[in-house]
Order: sequence, then C-alpha cells, then structure tokens
Amino acid sequence: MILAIHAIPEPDRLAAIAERIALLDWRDGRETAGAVAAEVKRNEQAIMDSAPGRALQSELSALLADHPVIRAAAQPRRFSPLLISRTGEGGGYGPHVDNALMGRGDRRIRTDLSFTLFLTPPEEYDGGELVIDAAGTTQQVKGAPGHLMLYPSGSIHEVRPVTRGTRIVCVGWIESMIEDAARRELLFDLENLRASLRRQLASQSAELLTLDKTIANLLRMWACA
Ligand SMILES: O=C(O)CCC(=O)C(=O)O
Ligand SMILES: [Fe+2]
Repeated sequence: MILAIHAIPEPDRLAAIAERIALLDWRDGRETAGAVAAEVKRNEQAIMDSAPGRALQSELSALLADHPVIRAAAQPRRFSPLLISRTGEGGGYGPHVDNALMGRGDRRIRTDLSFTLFLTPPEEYDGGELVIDAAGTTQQVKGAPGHLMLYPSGSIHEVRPVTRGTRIVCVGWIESMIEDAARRELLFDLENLRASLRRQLASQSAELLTLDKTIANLLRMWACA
C-alpha cells in the first residue's frame, strides 16, 4: 500500500521547521548509503548530531509517531532516526531498494515502510519527483510541504534529478508491529471504519464494541510488540 498523508497541516509550524533546518550543517549523503545505493545517491544530509539537530529530530519524530493516520496505516513498532535530505541542481537518487535492516545493536530495525515528508513548495524546484514502483506501474509524487508519502521499503524507488532549485525532505523508516503487508492493510481498513463509526454512533454502541474487540483480537493474533 502506498499512502499520501497530510502529516503537518499547520503552515506556521512548517515555516518554523524550515527555518531551523536552514541553520543545520550538511554532509554528503553517500556517507550513509550502502555500497550499491552510494553509486546512485546524489544529495546532502543534515548533521543531526548537534543540539539544534537533536531538538528537530525529537520534535519531528514525536509528531510523526503520534500521527493517527501514520499509526493506523503503519502500526509502528519502532522508527529509525530521521534524515533531512537536501538535493540541489544535478542531484537525485537513482532507482534503489532501501536496506532491509538499519541501525546497530538494540537500535537495529527491520525496515517495513519508508516515508518522505515533503518540506519545499513544489514550485520552488523542477524535477525531484519521488517515483515508486508499484507492481509494474509507478507512482510519481511531488508533495506540498507537510505531505508525507508512506510506501513499502521493499519497493524500487528513486528521486528524479533536480534540474532547478533545491528540494528538502525528511526521510525515515518504520518497523511495523505487523510484519505482513496484507494484514496491515486489513487493520488499516478496520481502523478507518472505526473512526468513521465513532463519528456516527454512540461510543457504547454494540457495533463499536464489536469492532473494538475485533481490532484488539487481530492485534493479539498478529502483533510482534
Ligand atoms: O528523498 C526521498 O524522497 C527518498 C530518499 C530515499 O529513497 C532514501 O533515502 O532511501
Ligand atoms: Fe530509498
């Protein structure tokens, strides 16, 4: 499942985040790529190991981890640290698949889902579309600031060359409590149904209670917490 989510709706908050990102230091993105990906990766990444970097990291991580749609769609168990990526003219990221495992020791995660949170207005750059291969067809996205694309980490994807301006995004990975994508989709449908029924029915209605029970019992059956 590939999903577009309006993750940060508030323009003030986005502007404040963009201002703070502009003050960070940057390094070549190839330093954090695997050997194969390094050959096709042409970007810069913010150095997050500084006081402002760490503050941004924890604020953005909390925002994404608490987002109800991300929670329902991804059933996150753990998030990777976030990357902030800057791609200028001539940069891009050729077709690749993300590493299956990221991080070391007890912070190592299995990457089930990848996401890109768009931060630059699309009219400020040309090219730079995120292209995701989905069973033979492709999804091509250039999101507005605050929009997030969530997609399977195992799919081949790329960032088309930037031919004008600068593209800034925040990128990260999620290990889901639900390893199987079909089960995850089923739970997402049920969570959406529950949200819609909550708007229509009294909270103690028999229908909602049955749905609560079904969701809880499927989680018990499937989740690796
Ligand atoms: O910049 C993006 O939208 C995606 C970056 C990416 O694919 C990666 O860092 O593995
Ligand atoms: Fe990637």
